[in-house]
Amino acid sequence: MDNFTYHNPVKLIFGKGQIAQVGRDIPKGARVLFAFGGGSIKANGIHAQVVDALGQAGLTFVEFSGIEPNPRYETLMKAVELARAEKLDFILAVGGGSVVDGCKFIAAAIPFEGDCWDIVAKRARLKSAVPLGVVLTLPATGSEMNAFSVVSREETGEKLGFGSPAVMPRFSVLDPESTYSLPPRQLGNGIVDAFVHVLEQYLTQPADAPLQDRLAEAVLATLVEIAPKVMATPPDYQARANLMWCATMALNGLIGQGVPQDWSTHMIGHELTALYGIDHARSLAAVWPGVVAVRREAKRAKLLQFAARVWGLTEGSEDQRIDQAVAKTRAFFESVGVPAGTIAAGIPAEAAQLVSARLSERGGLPLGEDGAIGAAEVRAILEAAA
Ligand SMILES: NC(=O)c1ccc[n+]([C@@H]2O[C@H](COP(=O)([O-])OP(=O)(O)OC[C@H]3O[C@@H](n4cnc5c(N)ncnc54)[C@H](O)[C@@H]3O)[C@@H](O)[C@H]2O)c1
Repeated sequence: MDNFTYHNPVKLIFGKGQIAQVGRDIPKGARVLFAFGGGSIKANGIHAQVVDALGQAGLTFVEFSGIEPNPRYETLMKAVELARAEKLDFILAVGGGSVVDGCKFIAAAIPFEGDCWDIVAKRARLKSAVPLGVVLTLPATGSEMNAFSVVSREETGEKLGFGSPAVMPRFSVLDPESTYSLPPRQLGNGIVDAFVHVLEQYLTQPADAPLQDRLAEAVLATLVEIAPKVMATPPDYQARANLMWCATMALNGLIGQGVPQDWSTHMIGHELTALYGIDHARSLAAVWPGVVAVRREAKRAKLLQFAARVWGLTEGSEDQRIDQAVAKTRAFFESVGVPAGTIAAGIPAEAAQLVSARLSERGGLPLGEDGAIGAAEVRAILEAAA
């Protein structure tokens, strides 16, 4: 196991009815930017619950709506201008990963001196950020309990990430009932996103870290177990609660401490989203089969462990077990409505060359836990991901 320092200061407030508490954790006298997306929170009553809670706490707030999926720099900068003009000093993000990520960027950009795009493009060091709280409405990204944010820029067709402890939420409210209005597509996306987050931190090389391995396997096996109930209607509270907790645990840093991490599926997936507008989770399910095909030998030991412990595959040759584990994982993605592989996801063959060129031009290579994925391997991954 490698050395690590783990510090996660996010206060999680979990369970039914907890949105009513949201005002308690915002400093008294704060001027709040209440930011959200396209209006689903008005239809499902969460907007009213938040307004109520802020009012009860006597807080002044200004609303900003319209943060889109794969939040855009152009939109986020409008919120930055609003917050600067109105002297807002606390941000409340209410929505899914896009709103949370967008608000992390806004939080960093408000006090930033210089070109705010440098925050993502140059990973500029942040001296400070406006404090942020979250009401999560879509379990998927783990953004509610981590330091990362991914922002897209329409003008340049880029989708880039940054991370800083300065933008970790002060608190996140997770009410499983807020997921009841999610369409099946977003539930399936959430399950797959959380599953692949774990795979990025687990399906690498053995690192003598049995606790991290078993924590990762627990999240994976739980997602497999609960998926049918999560997708069922009417909504099952316990299944939604378990999904929320799994998605948070998948990417709050805990399972990845002291072990190698991959993230190549994500980096290639971000390019597919930037090029073709494909949902984040769908980009991951499209790319992942290619990563395991090309990286099979490097990942052999962990693929066998994954086959045995997550899918119960202990019979047959090593290669048969690995093939079956990959087939079961693909079938699992499909079972929640997320197409596996590039063909099913509608990604054109030209993507292999395009993505490889984009990543290499930007200096985004090599990828993978051992830095073995260069331009040729990116092409091979997308060609093998069919
Ligand atoms: N910060 C991280 O660690 C991290 C990790 C993975 C992905 N991401 C990024 O997060 C973004 C994706 O976030 P996401 O998957 O949470 O989806 P999202 O936030 O983009 O939301 C998807 C859609 O669901 C709608 N929605 C959200 N909550 C709803 C509800 N309760 N009822 C009905 N509709 C609702 C939204 O309005 C939107 O149309 C991508 O940009 C991705 O790159 C970030």
